[in-house]
Amino acid sequence: MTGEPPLIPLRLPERLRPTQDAHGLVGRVVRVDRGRALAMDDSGRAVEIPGSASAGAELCTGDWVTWTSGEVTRLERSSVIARASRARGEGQTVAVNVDVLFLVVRAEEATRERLLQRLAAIGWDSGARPVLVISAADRATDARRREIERVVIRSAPGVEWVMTSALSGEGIEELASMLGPTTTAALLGHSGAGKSTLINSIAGANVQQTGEVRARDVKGRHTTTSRELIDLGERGYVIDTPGVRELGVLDGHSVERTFTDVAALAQSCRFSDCRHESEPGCAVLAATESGELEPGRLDDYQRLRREADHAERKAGPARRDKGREYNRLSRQYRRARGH
Ligand SMILES: Nc1nc2c(ncn2[C@@H]2O[C@H](COP(=O)(O)OP(=O)(O)OP(=O)(O)O)[C@@H](O)[C@H]2O)c(=O)[nH]1
Ligand SMILES: [Zn+2]
Repeated sequence: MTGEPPLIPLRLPERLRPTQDAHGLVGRVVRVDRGRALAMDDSGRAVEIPGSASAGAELCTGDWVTWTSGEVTRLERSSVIARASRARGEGQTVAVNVDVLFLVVRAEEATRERLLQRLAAIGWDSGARPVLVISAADRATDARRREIERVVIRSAPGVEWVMTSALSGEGIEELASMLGPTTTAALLGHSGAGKSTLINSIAGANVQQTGEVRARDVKGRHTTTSRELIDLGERGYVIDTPGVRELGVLDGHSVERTFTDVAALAQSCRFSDCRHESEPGCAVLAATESGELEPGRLDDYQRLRREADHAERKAGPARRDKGREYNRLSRQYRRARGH
């Protein structure tokens, strides 16, 4: 992490007033970086503290702390946003003391039932108020909106949901109405879901870099890398979390299983390793053009496919072997079906 620490004024929620009266100094962790936590105290100073407070309690972005004769104590958390990290096989706390949790999913992905189910589960577990935010709604036709509504109600029952667009401004005021000077919101969702763009829309200013301007890696992706508490003034605080790839179904095997229609068409592509991007003789592209494949289906597939590739690269050889095993099995399966 580089640069000056952000100067974040602390506005204490009501519930912490008695603590402040009792302890004097209250602070909040605005980011954690390699075992060091950066906290703002209530006199506007930035203080670096060890990543764990007294009793070895790990600190996370959003934690409230007190200082008593140099000793840092972590205060009880009102909510904990955690997700399973399948790559590491453990739970990971991504933000704490969050009042409103925006679970962000793009309109193109908003009918993926398992993703919605998983997001809803994380939301209900967290203790925060979960709100499903369907971003990039400007991309959705009326028919698509009806479909999303149907699937969302079925997959995430009871979760509030809002369709938003950073382009038209749809839904942004509704989100803002859930926030106030002392609330903390957090955003969780896949990389590219539109989290940073939403923060900028809610803030009415460019406070977060979005995919358009951030540095991209070789495959054209971009990522929010820090997990930082941002001050939005009247709209409270917000914690952006790095794109979550581990949230969904993240190996090639399950992508093919989820998109049986694309996988079936791919059997007829000229190249067996066709990526259905611009290759000649691509049966999937042809089906998209002819309307045989539902519009948006290929985009959804590509997005998940890219995530899966990324997850597999990150997981290393073990995961790749699993991928090869799948390819072998699917060849057998194709032969058995006479392809
Ligand atoms: N059409 C449209 N595009 C959007 C909208 N919101 C975001 N995008 C685009 O989607 C891409 C990803 O948006 P980001 O806000 O960077 O996504 P993110 O969730 O912060 O991604 P990570 O930082 O990787 O986790 C960018 O190219 C945005 O311009 C929207 O409402 N409508
Ligand atoms: Zn193809």
